[in-house]
Amino acid sequence: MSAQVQSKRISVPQIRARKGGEPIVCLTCYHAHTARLLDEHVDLMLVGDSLGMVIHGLETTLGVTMEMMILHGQAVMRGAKKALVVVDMPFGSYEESPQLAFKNAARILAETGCQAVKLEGGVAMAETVAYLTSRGIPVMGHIGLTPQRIQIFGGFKTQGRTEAEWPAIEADAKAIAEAGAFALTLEGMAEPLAAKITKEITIPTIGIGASPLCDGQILVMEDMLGLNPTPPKFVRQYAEMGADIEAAVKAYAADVRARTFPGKENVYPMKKAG
Ligand SMILES: Nc1nc(=O)c2c([nH]1)NC[C@@H]1CN(c3ccc(C(=O)N[C@@H](CCC(=O)O)C(=O)O)cc3)CN21
Ligand SMILES: CC(C)C(=O)C(=O)O
Ligand SMILES: [Mg+2]
Repeated sequence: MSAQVQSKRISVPQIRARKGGEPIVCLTCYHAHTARLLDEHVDLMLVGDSLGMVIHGLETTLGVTMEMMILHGQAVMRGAKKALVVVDMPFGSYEESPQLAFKNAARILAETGCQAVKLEGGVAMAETVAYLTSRGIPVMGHIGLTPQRIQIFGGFKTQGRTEAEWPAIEADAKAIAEAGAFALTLEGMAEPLAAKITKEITIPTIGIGASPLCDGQILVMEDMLGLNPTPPKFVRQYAEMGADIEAAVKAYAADVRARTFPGKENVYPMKKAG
């Protein structure tokens, strides 16, 4: 039985094998109910550390903890039966040493049941990616605009828009691919650089603000649903859920004030006596 359940879920090697093929569809996901809605339509769900900003109201991702990632990872795993689930390693949980990274990544896999972790960084993180993958933990890389380094960049700044920046970013991509990552997120980078990296490495690239020339795409779900009042330029909004929620709440408030809610259909009648 459990073998059957497992075989229904998209695997790490299946994603890896999609290099140059049908585009890999990814979205972030932080909750069980949205995981159920996304499951039939996406290949990969990322429990991103962006959840700190998107649902906990933090200004950056730096305050996100292991406990937050595990709690949301568990929620998503309860709703996702088919998609591959990747959980972001939070700031401070992996940079210090490959050993610390292994301890925390193993905890994420063991406590959530997700299939892989994602961590930010290039050449400097290659040794850690090799350490994890050679010990049974699949890793997705993430280079370009890496939000956990916002204090180094001085803001969420697009990368690789001058050719002088290219060699370092290409070296990052190659180092992470050669270290054994199964896919690589390219965030916030100029199109020709994303295209060049996608051609140069043998693992799929997943773009966010990195052009249609990547092997797959990812967006923050709340952004594409219209729940972010100030979305980055790379977002396309597929719904206006912010406006929908406000309209619904406004209608509810009016009904409560007019005593037209609850209605007859929402009220428990007395049981018949006898
Ligand atoms: N809701 C949300 N969506 C995201 O995509 C996201 C997060 N949060 N949090 C973590 C990171 C931060 N990200 C961001 C946030 C803002 C910009 C942004 O405003 N970019 C400017 C261009 C900046 C520049 O290059 O100077 C833009 O206008 O798009 C980009 C990426 C991407 N990630
Ligand atoms: C934007 C994606 C790639 C991410 O890392 C996140 O949501 O945390
Ligand atoms: Mg992230």
